[in-house]
Amino acid sequence: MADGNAGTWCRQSIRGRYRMSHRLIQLGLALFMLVSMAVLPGWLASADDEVRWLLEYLPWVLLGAAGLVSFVYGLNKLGFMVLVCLGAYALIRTQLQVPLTQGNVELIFWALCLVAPLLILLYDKLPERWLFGGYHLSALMVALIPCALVYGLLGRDPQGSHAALAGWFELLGGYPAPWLTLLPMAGYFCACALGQSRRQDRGDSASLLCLMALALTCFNFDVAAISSLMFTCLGLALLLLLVLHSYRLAFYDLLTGVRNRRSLDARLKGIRGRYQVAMVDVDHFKSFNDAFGHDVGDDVLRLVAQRLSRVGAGGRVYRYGGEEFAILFPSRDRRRCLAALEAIRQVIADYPFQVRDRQPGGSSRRRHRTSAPKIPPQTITVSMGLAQARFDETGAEAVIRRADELLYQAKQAGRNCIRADVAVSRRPTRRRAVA
Ligand SMILES: Nc1nc2c(ncn2[C@@H]2O[C@H](COP(=O)(O)OP(=O)(O)OP(=O)(O)O)[C@@H](O)[C@H]2O)c(=O)[nH]1
Repeated sequence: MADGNAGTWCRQSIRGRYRMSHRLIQLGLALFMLVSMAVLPGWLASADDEVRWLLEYLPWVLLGAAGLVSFVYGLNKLGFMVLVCLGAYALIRTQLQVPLTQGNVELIFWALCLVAPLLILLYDKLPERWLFGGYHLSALMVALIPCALVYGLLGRDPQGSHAALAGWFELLGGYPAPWLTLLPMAGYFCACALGQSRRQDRGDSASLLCLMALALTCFNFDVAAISSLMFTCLGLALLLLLVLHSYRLAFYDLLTGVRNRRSLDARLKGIRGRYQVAMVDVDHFKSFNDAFGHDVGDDVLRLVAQRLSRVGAGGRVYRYGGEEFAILFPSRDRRRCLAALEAIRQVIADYPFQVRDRQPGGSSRRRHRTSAPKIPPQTITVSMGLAQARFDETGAEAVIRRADELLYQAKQAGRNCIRADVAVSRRPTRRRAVA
């Protein structure tokens, strides 16, 4: 691990994990849409009228729900993208259900192919502050202005515009293979993918899925009910992303990236057997916060969480609260758990933590690299208490309480050490603390 900046490294590592899992999910959903595109039209051709009718209305329900949940969760980027998709679907259902050669229908189709993906890209790229607070109106204008321009262009002289552009359409591929749109679409995909790889995923990076649904619809516009199919798939995919996002919010600690206390409580509810729980606390964390600021304190927590998650013996780490972590070992092998804890305690203590450029008190003003005295690497240590579930105990609360008491003993003993209760025999025994 590079010693240059532990905080940055840790954040990158946690972000990397999030991004990885989110990308895999997106890839899975993209595959789902491709497979649906290949399989469902054939199935729909022989389906009942009721099924077709249902499919026609499903995008409204699914995308409507996805949009609503996005705005409620404050995922405004995603919310606006869903609005664009709903607008595109409305346009298809109300204006494009006749042969494209009629009137200005073909022009509307081309406008859809070119403008809707562009809007998705714009919402993906817009700064967050535009989409939050009092900027909603500005964000809406982003969508309304190009739509009004297209509407004005088409409304002025539809026949004339169509006649003028018809030759171009033929030249450029024409309906139903508007390869002219292939280039911008590929550009939008690249721009969105690039943006996603740079920024931290917060569950709002669904632009590629929206683009994909639009692209598959536009390029297969002659396939029956293609828009209903693709927008239904998109609605399902977005709802699934939102469910996963809620899961992460509910069961993961956003600062450190490890599971949170709710997740531990849920895990402990059904647990049986001789599992073990270790409580871990960062030593003198308050003085660290006071000396270098809260942001550096956060970096310490990330570093500790990241190191603890590498614990052996099948241990799983949870942030219990503040600077305290819990590790749950499903194993009954006391010696193995102790060895794993000891190894991780040593790793943390040996790591030279380089403080970021921060002023005491949390100010983020940059130091002048040449004049400011360099802060020497800091040593972070943790104390631990390990308790094993007993046969005479019914709930996990007692095990956690005992692990906490042992942690307190470790603090009393000078910190940077582990205290564990004695290995449990079948008969209830009196607890003794050992080093
Ligand atoms: N930076 C940061 N600080 C936190 C967070 N949660 C709790 N804290 C701080 O953690 C500190 C906990 O300090 P104490 O409980 O006094 O313990 P300590 O200083 O670690 O001392 P010992 O446990 O006795 O070694 C408090 O100052 C809290 O403000 C957090 O998420 N980020």
